[in-house]
Amino acid sequence: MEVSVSFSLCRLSKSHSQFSSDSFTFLRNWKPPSISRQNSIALTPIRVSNDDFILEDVPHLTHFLPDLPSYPNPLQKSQAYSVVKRTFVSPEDVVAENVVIQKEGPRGVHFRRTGPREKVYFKPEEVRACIVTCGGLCPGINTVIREIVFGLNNMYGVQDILGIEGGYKGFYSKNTMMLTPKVVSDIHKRGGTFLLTSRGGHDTHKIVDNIEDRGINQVYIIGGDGTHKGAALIYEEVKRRGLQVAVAGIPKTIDNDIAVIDKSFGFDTAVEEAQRAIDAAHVEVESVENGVGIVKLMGRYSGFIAMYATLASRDVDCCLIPESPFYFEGRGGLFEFIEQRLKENRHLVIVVAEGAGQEYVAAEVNAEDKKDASGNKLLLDVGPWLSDKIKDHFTMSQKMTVNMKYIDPTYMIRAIPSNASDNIYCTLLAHGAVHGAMAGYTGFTVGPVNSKQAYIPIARVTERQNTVKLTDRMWARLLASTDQPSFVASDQETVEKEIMQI
Ligand SMILES: Nc1ncnc2c1ncn2[C@@H]1O[C@H](COP(=O)(O)OP(=O)(O)OP(=O)(O)O)[C@@H](O)[C@H]1O
Ligand SMILES: O=P(O)(O)OC[C@H]1O[C@](O)(CO)[C@@H](O)[C@@H]1O
Ligand SMILES: [Mg+2]
Repeated sequence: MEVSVSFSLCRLSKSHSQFSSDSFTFLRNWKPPSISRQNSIALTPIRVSNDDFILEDVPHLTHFLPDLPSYPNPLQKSQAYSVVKRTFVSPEDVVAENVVIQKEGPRGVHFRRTGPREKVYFKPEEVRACIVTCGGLCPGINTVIREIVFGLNNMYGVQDILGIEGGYKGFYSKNTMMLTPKVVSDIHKRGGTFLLTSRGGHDTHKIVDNIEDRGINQVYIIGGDGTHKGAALIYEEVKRRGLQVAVAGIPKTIDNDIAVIDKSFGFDTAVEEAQRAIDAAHVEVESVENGVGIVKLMGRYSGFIAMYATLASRDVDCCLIPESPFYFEGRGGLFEFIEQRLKENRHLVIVVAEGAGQEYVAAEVNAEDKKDASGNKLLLDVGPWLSDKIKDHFTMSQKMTVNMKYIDPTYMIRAIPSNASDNIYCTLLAHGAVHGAMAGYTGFTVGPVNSKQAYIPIARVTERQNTVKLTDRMWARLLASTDQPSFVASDQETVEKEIMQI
């Protein structure tokens, strides 16, 4: 058996005495070698491999506090959980990143399965937890907050839970609020975040000073890719100071751009809400001559909301997303397509993701680059620009007068409470995070991988963003359903298009 462990800058060889022939015994017994602080690589996941089996593990408090005592999990005495066939998740349970594999191919990467462990590394009466929400809104944030509070309280008897107000900067600029089951019992029925949120203001040292001063030992951080980069820095600083503080991330983003996980919470709710805007656009344009409806949906760098909203609706004629460049003029261009559809149906609906066509808007609008407080590029408004472009084209070419109806439901799709299935999803995430922190895991995020909840190293969700793959079947399904141009010109078409533009 060959075993390679890349954690920090070390590599263990075959001859290392703690390895047995059984990879799972190995997983159970494996402890990372003590590492010097200088050698620590902030975001490198712990990778344990045995032949073609790879476990990308998450850190544990005992990796840097080896003498930490453990206690029996109080769930052992829980009336509700005692009926479960296997109350505790075995350390051997892992979740495969790839479920579609070739018979002779490698088994690939695995993550630890979430759930309660036999031993916990905190006495419930000594836990002081805190919850913070950062970045943009998303349906379901309040459900996650509620379920962390209920999970800690009902399952583990934890009573001391603090809410950090207004995102990362709230750690050092605001007072905390006490979160009890009573305080949060109804919040899942509301959109937004009960704790308020913000962009910017991540100051690792000030945050960890505050964690230390307040005696907080479990930190639950709800946010997107930016938030998770911040969470990784908090984890690193906690480890550097040798604090017994578990840092757990819960991935949140309306754009569904977080890597590894199946999808982010609130996404389904947002897609559902987007249907209302698309329906309205369709009704409007169906009722007039040459009606063109444009609906702008969120999606900074990824067009998932636009793609799923389009596929769900079936009333959309064309979907424009950031991943798929498009063009207006010539064969296979947007103007030609609009003209054809208007001749055939007398109306059409276009769904455009806010990040689509940014380079064209920038070239024409000549606006300076602006960023939000977190450093995210502020996008130019593609919706009105696209509406004007289409109107101007048909007016100038005198081919027909289009009746433009532009709808921008941007914030409406993310400011609503989560639907039933997102509520359940949020509960699984929150409970997974609680079980993980109580079991001493830290520097992790949680999420469904092939429908099974897993503990995922934070680095895996910050190293890249998830985008729509134009070569995947889902985009092909969309193209087949709308019958829009693929905007991928064949060589001959490219040549002709270039000739036409000269
Ligand atoms: N590279 C980074 N290092 C440390 N903190 C960061 C980093 N990037 C972002 N943050 C912090 O994380 C918080 C949220 O970041 P951001 O505004 O980018 O939202 P997000 O978590 O990516 O969510 P959304 O999906 O809404 O974009 C902010 O307080 C920001 O300061
Ligand atoms: O809340 P803000 O800062 O206006 O952010 C809007 C952005 O946030 C997102 O919803 C991601 O959270 C993007 O889709 C959108 O561009
Ligand atoms: Mg982000």
